[in-house]
Amino acid sequence: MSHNSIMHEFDLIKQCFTNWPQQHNDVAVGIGDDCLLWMGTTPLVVSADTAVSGRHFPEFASPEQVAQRVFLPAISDLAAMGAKPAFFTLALTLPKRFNDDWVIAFAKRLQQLSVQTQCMLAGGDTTQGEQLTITLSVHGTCAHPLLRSGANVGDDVWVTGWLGQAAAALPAVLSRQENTVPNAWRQAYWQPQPPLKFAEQLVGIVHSAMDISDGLAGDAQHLAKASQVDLALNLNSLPLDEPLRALGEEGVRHAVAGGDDYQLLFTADSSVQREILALANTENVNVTKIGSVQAGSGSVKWYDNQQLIDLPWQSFQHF
Ligand SMILES: Nc1ncnc2c1ncn2[C@@H]1O[C@H](COP(=O)(O)OP(=O)(O)OP(=O)(O)O)[C@@H](O)[C@H]1O
Ligand SMILES: Cc1ncc(C[n+]2csc(CCOP(=O)(O)O)c2C)c(N)n1
Ligand SMILES: [Mg+2]
Repeated sequence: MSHNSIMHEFDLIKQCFTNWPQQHNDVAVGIGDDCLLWMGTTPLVVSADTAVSGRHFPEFASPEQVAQRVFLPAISDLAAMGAKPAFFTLALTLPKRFNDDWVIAFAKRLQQLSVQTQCMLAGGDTTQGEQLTITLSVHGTCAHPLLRSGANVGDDVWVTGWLGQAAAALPAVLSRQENTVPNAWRQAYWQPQPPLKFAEQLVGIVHSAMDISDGLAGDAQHLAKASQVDLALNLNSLPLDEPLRALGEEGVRHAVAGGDDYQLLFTADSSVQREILALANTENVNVTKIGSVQAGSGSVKWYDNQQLIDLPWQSFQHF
């Protein structure tokens, strides 16, 4: 059948989404029955993540770019728990104008990501609808998942990566002037790199973790609330790359409130600092200590070095 015509739904699913190379021993039945069948014995962590065209990626994104902007943020939630990716499901709502070629290209890139992260496509759903909408449910295994609620008073607060790059790229991406911003920013937007392997090895070493998706300010608040502690964070300690630092206050705003980082925020006793630095070094992950955990009831206190300040920015919110 020509790739320009829309194949029969089941033919398309068969061609694009079956027989992928990445499998999982504990998925006894994958695509093809009414449900997938998981026969594992280790605890599973599960997260559902929806991406909507125009909201999570631009309408003009290529199928490959859409695959990246959908899969990598979703998998970031597994890193947040210190889990090892196991399998995912894919719910696709496709507008009429998306032809077979689009789906084939999307599936090809998704398959590469599935292999890279060892996360099996084990089921899904394909429908037609007005707006391109993609929902992934990602599942990972972890004997002792990292929780938001585990922070202890006295812990150091850490983040991975370089904050604010994707947010800083967004205006240029949306105005189709990507070449005006550093390559690292474009990459951060189109291909976020959640530190999966590093996160898996934090289990048993750190006390709490989450990923930063809406922006550090808001996400740190979630962790503080869940742990019933305060976080004292220093604006001047945040990991900003050189071009972002050069933007001054705007750069800091991207790093604090921009979102789309898909990096980790975690807390750990100061006695494990060397272990964390060694792990980060082995896994080639940038880590930065940005503050400390204090007794409190769930707020984030921002400091400009010693000086307590009011943060003028809010993290990303859909509503
Ligand atoms: N519609 C919903 N029904 C049930 N639970 C929900 C719903 N939306 C969100 N939640 C739950 O609320 C909590 C926070 O959700 P949220 O989507 O903000 O997670 P997140 O990891 O902070 O962000 P991200 O969407 O970027 O992964 C999660 O435990 C999630 O399961
Ligand atoms: C085209 C486009 N791309 C990106 C953004 C920024 N953005 C969208 S959702 C989100 C937070 C995480 O989402 P969720 O909480 O739904 O997982 C952020 C920072 C935008 N406004 N427009
Ligand atoms: Mg998350």
